[in-house]
Amino acid sequence: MTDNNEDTRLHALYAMGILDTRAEERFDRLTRIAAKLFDVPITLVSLVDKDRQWFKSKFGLTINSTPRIDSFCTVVVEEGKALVVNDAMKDYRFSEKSLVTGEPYIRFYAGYPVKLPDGEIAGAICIIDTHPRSLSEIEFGLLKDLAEVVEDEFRIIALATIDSLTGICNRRSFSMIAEETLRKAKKRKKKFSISLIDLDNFKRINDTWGHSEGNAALIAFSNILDDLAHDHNIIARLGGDEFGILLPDTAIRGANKFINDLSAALASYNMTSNKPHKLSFSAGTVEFDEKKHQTLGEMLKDADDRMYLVKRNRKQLESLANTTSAS
Ligand SMILES: Nc1nc2c(ncn2[C@@H]2O[C@H](COP(=O)(O)OP(=O)(O)OP(=O)(O)O)[C@@H](O)[C@H]2O)c(=O)[nH]1
Repeated sequence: MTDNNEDTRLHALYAMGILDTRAEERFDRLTRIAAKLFDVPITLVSLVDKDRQWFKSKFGLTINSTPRIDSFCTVVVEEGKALVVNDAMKDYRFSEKSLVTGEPYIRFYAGYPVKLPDGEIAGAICIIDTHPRSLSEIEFGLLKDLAEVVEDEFRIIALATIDSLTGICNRRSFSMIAEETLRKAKKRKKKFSISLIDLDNFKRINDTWGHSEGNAALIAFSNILDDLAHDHNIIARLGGDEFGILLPDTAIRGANKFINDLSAALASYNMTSNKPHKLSFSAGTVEFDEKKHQTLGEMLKDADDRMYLVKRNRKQLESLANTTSAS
């Protein structure tokens, strides 16, 4: 899997907004059924993130995630197909892994890929035993059936229009409203602008203070956005730590003012939040230009490119400041 493919996959996974969400009966029921059906002590619906696997549902395990490097499910994602390991101790790829040599002492693993509605692989549904065993053809078919039920649930989740963590719009509803705004702007020669925002060093918050603190930061940031937005503005969490603002009837100057106000509001939040971490963001803002933007995709790409430029410059300044303070 190339870095580019992996970036696209992670983007799709974050856009679904299912990482770090609460346990749901619709998935827990499947891991329970799988445990009985295959008579195994551990079953998981595992979502493979950048450097961890996180369990949307788990049966027989108390931990919520493991480092990706230790996981079997990452192989399912990287190879894009089911994986069956009859005896992990006898398989050079896995025999040294910490999940085999230590808790939960995996010997048998069977995982089937689970795909998001756009075809990207989110992770795997897997069954695990602490003794070597094999999987019959019929059992393999049943595991595939369960993977398809997980995918049906993903399809239902993807129909949502509200981001379940923050309560603001999600990528789907943002795109629908932005498409309509663009159509009207073309027809009636109206102005509108879009800003794409990505939090800086957000992963550090997750890694240092845990994912629930990361979730709290995402909620705090959405609340700040929500307080600033006027009724006709649309604010959305587009996935992970990425947000979008749609400003109808607004030229670039007005959109830039919104971003400046956001910076000021965030600075005041950072001063009063009593949190050990400070929130900051990079933004890319574009005004609709009929000559440049035939489609919403082109406009979003323009905003995204600008945002990455801002982020790159910020990172260069940060590393320069670090080098200077170290010398
Ligand atoms: N807490 C939490 N973390 C999430 C959620 N969705 C995605 N993430 C995490 O968001 C992080 C996004 O990674 P990056 O875009 O590399 O984060 P970053 O550290 O801000 O990097 P830069 O954007 O380059 O500054 C990953 O660590 C994901 O695990 C979520 O719903 N909750």
